[in-house]
Amino acid sequence: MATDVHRPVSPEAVPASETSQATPSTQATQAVHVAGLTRAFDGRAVIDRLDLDVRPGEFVALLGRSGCGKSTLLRILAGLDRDIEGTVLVPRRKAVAFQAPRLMPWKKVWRNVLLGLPGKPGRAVAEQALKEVGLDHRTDAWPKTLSGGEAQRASLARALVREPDLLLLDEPFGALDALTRIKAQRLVGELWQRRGCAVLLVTHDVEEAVLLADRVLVMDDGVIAHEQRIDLDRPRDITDPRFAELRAGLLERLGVDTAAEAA
Ligand SMILES: Nc1ncnc2c1ncn2[C@@H]1O[C@H](COP(=O)(O)OP(=O)(O)OP(=O)(O)O)[C@@H](O)[C@H]1O
Repeated sequence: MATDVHRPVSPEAVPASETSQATPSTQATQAVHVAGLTRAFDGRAVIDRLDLDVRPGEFVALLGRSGCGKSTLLRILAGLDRDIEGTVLVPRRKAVAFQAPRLMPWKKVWRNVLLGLPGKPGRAVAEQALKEVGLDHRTDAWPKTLSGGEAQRASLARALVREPDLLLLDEPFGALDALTRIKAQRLVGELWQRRGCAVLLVTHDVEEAVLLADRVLVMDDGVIAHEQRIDLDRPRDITDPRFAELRAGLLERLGVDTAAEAA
């Protein structure tokens, strides 16, 4: 797996020894390796010496109160923000899907799927990815004619066509209605199992995190403040008491009063 090292924009911000501390063995065993990552806005460290490792093929969900820095971390891993201090090692093949599908309205669905891909791949490549997300019947559609769920699936196809070793998802289901959301969650779970890539999913939905992830992380005060392994068989049963227990534990970590919720 080819690896990108995201170095600070100003190399002097971090001693060279810190940016090169990841050994070849770290690169081989982790899909993501983050050490001592700091990102400040206007002198305020939103991410503050954060450490994070994700194994190849692991599904990790990231929770945390609004504004705690989840999207900032994801953007850094995607290589969209390099104004950082610390070490970030990610696979070269990575893809990101956001809450808003971000399709170009003047390009048909299949052209959107191929957008930005090197080497001028043909329509068949897009069609294959669209088939995988159940959207091949909309290959020639214009984005404005897609439903919210369809647009999100087109966005997922655009991510898949890059054959990522790391898939970064920033609240991809946040804007969907409840039923479409359940279908989209199921689809992502299936795609992950089929593709075997590592996934980092930013979400506000604790149930979604427990449903999909191998490991759930809670971000607070600029670091990963809590980690919960989800050792439930798949497909997961939300009526399983252990599911409810894990969900309640995470809600508590997030400061939600589950007793009040039940009342
Ligand atoms: N470009 C920027 N300039 C200044 N401040 C920023 C910038 N981007 C993010 N921030 C600030 O950094 C903090 C973290 O933002 P971020 O979007 O990462 O939070 P989040 O955990 O993803 O929030 P939410 O769950 O509400 O999406 C916020 O206080 C935000 O205002």
